[in-house]
Amino acid sequence: MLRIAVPNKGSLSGPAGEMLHEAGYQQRRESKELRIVDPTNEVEFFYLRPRDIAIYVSSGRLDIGITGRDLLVDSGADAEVILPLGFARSTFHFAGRPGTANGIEDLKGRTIATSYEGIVAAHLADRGVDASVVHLDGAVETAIELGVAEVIADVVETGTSLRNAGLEVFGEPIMKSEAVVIRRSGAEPDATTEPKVQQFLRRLQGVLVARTYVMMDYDCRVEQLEKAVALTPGLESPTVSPLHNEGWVAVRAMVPAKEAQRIMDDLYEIGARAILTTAIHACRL
Ligand SMILES: Nc1ncnc2c1ncn2[C@@H]1O[C@H](COP(=O)(O)OP(=O)(O)OP(=O)(O)O)[C@@H](O)[C@H]1O
Ligand SMILES: O=P(O)(O)OC[C@H]1O[C@H](OP(=O)(O)OP(=O)(O)O)[C@H](O)[C@@H]1O
Ligand SMILES: [Mg+2]
Repeated sequence: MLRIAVPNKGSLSGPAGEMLHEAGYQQRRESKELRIVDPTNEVEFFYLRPRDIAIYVSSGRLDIGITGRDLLVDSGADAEVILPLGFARSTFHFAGRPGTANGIEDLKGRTIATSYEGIVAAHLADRGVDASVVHLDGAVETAIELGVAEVIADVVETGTSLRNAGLEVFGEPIMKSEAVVIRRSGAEPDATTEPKVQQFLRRLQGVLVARTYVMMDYDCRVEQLEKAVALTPGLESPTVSPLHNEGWVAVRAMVPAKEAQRIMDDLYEIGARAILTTAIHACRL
């Protein structure tokens, strides 16, 4: 049975559960459940605090886990990213009241509040800056107004939380993060669980592809086929089938969803007709 850690709360929890559900895994019915078995897929899910997941996985007690790249780095646990998942994207920044500092070089002797002490301490040490770090559990934006720190280091997504607190980022971004699948670093693949791990990764990759691509179908004249195929090269190569009307073919290819409208316009321009896009629900590449 494969043992997988899944975030039980916070920004990662909802999207991780949705992705696992889309990938065909059973998920918990209510948020208080801490552990469920999916017997069909021979997987056991452990719902843990996102911050603790890298620690469980690096201990070898759980095979893999879903967490944030920033939480993995912050924990210092011996685990590595095996698949980025593209949700809970954020950037980790220093911030303060306007004019507080222009960059990390101005932080010598200052007090910095953060929930990510590991990332901040390592970043300061790498650059030889001696500053004090105060650990807070969350809502760190308020630490400045309440005089606990002059500077904060925190996750920024839309920037709304900073703006609401009258703060702005300064200096280079400290790191970029997103949800990731992790496993213990340098572990010898276990012969019994490895096929299940690979199947799990293929399923999640299938969900990612199904979310980012659409299927496009259209008809075009044989003379236009090369131009059309250049616009819709597909993943391997498009399927081309003859139509009953001589001189016409039907073409089918996967295209990135974000580019679908532009590609439809371009295909129309070169004479393609009956251009359709349909959603992909699941795939295995
Ligand atoms: N507003 C946000 N937008 C996108 N990602 C975010 C946001 N806030 C946190 N994250 C990401 O979510 C992960 C943190 O999840 P975690 O559950 O620990 O914190 P949270 O979502 O802030 O919840 P809480 O602090 O209430 O426990 C990190 O990887 C972080 O980068
Ligand atoms: O740039 P934004 O879109 O505003 O998102 C960033 C905010 O979201 C998270 O806070 P959360 O709501 O999880 O509260 P927390 O600070 O208590 O963790 C994070 O800690 C920031 O405060
Ligand atoms: Mg938070």
